[in-house]
Amino acid sequence: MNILVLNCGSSSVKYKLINVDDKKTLAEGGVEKIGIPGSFLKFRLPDGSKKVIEEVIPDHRKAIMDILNILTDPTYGCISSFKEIDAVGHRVVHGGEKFNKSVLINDEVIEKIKECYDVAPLHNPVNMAGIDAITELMPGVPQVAVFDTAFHQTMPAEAYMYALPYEIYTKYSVRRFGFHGTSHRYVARRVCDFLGVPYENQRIITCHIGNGGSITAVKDGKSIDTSMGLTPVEGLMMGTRVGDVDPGALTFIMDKEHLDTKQLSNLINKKSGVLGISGISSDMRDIDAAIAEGNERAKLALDMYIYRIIKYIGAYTAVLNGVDIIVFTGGVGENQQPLRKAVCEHLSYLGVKIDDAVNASSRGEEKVISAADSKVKVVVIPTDEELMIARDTEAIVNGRQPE
Ligand SMILES: Nc1ncnc2c1ncn2[C@@H]1O[C@H](COP(=O)(O)OP(=O)(O)O)[C@@H](O)[C@H]1O
Ligand SMILES: CC(=O)OP(=O)(O)O
Ligand SMILES: [Mg+2]
Repeated sequence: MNILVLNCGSSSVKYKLINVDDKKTLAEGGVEKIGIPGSFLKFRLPDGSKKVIEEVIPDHRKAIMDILNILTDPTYGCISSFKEIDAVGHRVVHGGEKFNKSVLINDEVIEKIKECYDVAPLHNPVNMAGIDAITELMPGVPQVAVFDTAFHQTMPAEAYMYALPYEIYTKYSVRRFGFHGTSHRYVARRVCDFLGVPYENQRIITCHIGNGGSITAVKDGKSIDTSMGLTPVEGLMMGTRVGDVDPGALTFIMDKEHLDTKQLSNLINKKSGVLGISGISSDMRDIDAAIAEGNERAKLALDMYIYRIIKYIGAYTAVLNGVDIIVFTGGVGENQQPLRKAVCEHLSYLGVKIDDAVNASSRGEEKVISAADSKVKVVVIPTDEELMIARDTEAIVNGRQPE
């Protein structure tokens, strides 16, 4: 059975075509920097080599179409027609309170995904763009939704409630949901397999740092708190998102700048974060280049970004009553060695010791980057949301409950 996975993120679309019978990845790649200068499609060819095509990719629909074309391309593709795809699994970012597991997509599920547009404006619409494209091009092929929010449904009420009037929760389900759950779930389990320790009794802090970023406290295999909230804008400073901010500042800005809610949402989702502070870019690669040229605001953006990560790790160490393992993942977490070093050097109070040489040489691969005598294991685990989505999709299409 061949399963195509589409993972639409805020700045990227990643994909994998997996034969789940022999667990072979037939094709993989993705589009990055969607809607900003320098966008490109990169993918692995059937012979294993890699190819990058730079082109203007203004939105997710174009990214998805490029990916589907490449799959069947006579030179670069690995299938001759879409008939060779048996099922499609989609990352869907917001599932609200309705879904704590992956589901087969039908009209009712689509309705619920659309109901969450307001609370995940950078994500659910692009996840739907993927579902629509597949429905159009591969009618009748079963599609499965795998929700970012599902893994965090184990959070206790004291972690997921906001201290707003209780009726706001009962009337509108305004509560914290958390995101990147598929990634946190994957890396938390994978790191235990990698280290050869039991998953069920570890205190793990998983740091998914990409264009969007979130940190999760995982206790005995369950998410007990995470930095994102009702929407993927709470918590860390991100590429274009503000993260934690005094809610009073928002009403103040609305008054001063005469903003309506749409304009405010645009401000905190698309114009803030690394982009808003640096004035240069949302992408860490561009920020690094600007810092190397002596740009002060790029440096401030990076310092703020790192500071928030340190704060959340401290908070979740308190929540977990200690920490055994810290995991870095996501585009930034997997690739940015100086950022990992800066964060870990601030954690010496926990007995964290980083191995500088190992950290500096690790990029995009599974690696323990803490020193042998570190009290906490610090590990880089490249995330594989696509593999998790493929597994859930296979289970559901074959009538089994996903894990
Ligand atoms: N080689 C790299 N070095 C530094 N940062 C990188 C590198 N590759 C990717 N990134 C960072 O990762 C971010 C994208 O992360 P990713 O997890 O792919 O994003 P998304 O949130 O869209 O899924 C980019 O904005 C960039 O800042
Ligand atoms: C939920 C979220 O922020 O996802 P991404 O990092 O892919 O934008
Ligand atoms: Mg992502």
